Amino acid sequence: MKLNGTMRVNEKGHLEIGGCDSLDLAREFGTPLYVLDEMCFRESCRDYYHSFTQSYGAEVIYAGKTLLNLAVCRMVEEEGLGLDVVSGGELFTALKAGFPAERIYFHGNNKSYAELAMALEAEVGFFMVDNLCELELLNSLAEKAGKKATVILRVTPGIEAHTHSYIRTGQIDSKFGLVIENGQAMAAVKRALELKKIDFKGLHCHIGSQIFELESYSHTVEVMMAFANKVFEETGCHVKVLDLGGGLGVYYVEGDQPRPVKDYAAVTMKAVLEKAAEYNFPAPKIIVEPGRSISGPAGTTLYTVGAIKDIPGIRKYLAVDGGMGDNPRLALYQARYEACLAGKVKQQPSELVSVAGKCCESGDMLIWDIELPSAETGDILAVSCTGAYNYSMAMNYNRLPRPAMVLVRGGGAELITRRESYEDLVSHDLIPERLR
Ligand SMILES: Cc1ncc(COP(=O)(O)O)c(C=O)c1O
Ligand SMILES: N[C@@H](CCCC[NH3+])C(=O)O
Repeated sequence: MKLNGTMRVNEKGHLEIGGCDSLDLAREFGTPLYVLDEMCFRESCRDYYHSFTQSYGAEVIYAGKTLLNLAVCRMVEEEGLGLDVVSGGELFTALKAGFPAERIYFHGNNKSYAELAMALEAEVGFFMVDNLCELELLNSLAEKAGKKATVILRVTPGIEAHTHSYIRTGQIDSKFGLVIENGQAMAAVKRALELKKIDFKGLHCHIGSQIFELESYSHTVEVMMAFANKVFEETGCHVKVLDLGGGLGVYYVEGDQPRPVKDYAAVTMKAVLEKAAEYNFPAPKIIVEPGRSISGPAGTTLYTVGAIKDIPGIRKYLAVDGGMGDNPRLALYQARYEACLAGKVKQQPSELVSVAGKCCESGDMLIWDIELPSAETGDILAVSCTGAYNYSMAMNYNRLPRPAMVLVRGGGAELITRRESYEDLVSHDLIPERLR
């Protein structure tokens, strides 16, 4: 297993994260347990801040959909990044954590009346408007509230990123954004410029996630800058802000080759500056929205091995105490992960096993076919790179309580999300009088 962030193997041959022995973490906090490596998370924020903000004056906003709770909001703010939220719930979390509203960017393809009103009331920095319905609704709500909404329009650049089809978002047939090619995006820009309570600032696109080819980004810049030029030609309005979304890929398994953030910044900014010079207009302020590449490698999930089932000649299953409830990514995208037995890291792998979850679902697998040392019931299994889209996509299928999350650093571990209890699970249930 690749060791991310502050991970190391200690003298006892155990996996250590943030200076904490993972077996001690499992004992103290129970399993399944999300472990968040604070330094790894912060270092990635700093890498982005240095590569984009300090080097080119670009803005970096962390995509909260990958992993968000109050403590994460605090770290993101301290590291000087903005925050991308996509729902009332994410917005509420950010505001509750004291995240400055003016550094919040409100995304989403179907924001409700209530969510838009909440964001107007909070005076979030930017509304990333996805469609014409939203634009009209936002204008009328802003009018009622006596405010003006700062808007960036999400457009569909018509780019097919090389990634899983479920996490590809830049192609024309997408639920996100206004299509450039058929004129819908230009019509929306013109409408935004007409509306009294809309302050049109720029354009946004996001071509997908888990992307390794930096050329996808320079190509995106070309399409977006050509459209910005067309906007200027047709309306006389300069696009002041260009938000290029997120998507940089991370290492999950052998073969994944993440590109350094500084190369991503260099390729992107070179393309922006070249195109601005070619079209002879001021380069817009660039925004990027990384999520997975910040939170992914900072997270590890610890599980306890329970039932072990050998079907001779077919397969050996190790069942763990979590699964698709805390990490639905294999079930959704056939995602692959590396793992180790946290107390046997120095032992040589000796058998091929598959790791199963505990939900009543054949598809509830965490890893198919992985070489591990001989496992016994009670061993702790650590699955790496689970910081992104795990906790944030967790669910209560089979009424499994969602795991706790601890933040580890310098040998200390602090609970940042407590484990759900059975009482939590029934806390929203009501029994009508006639059923009592
Ligand atoms: C609009 C938008 N911005 C940013 C992101 C973050 O992407 P990633 O986690 O791949 O960096 C996403 C998710 O794919 C997104 O939809
Ligand atoms: N949830 C997806 C990424 C979705 C990107 C959201 N726009 C994943 O785990 O890979």
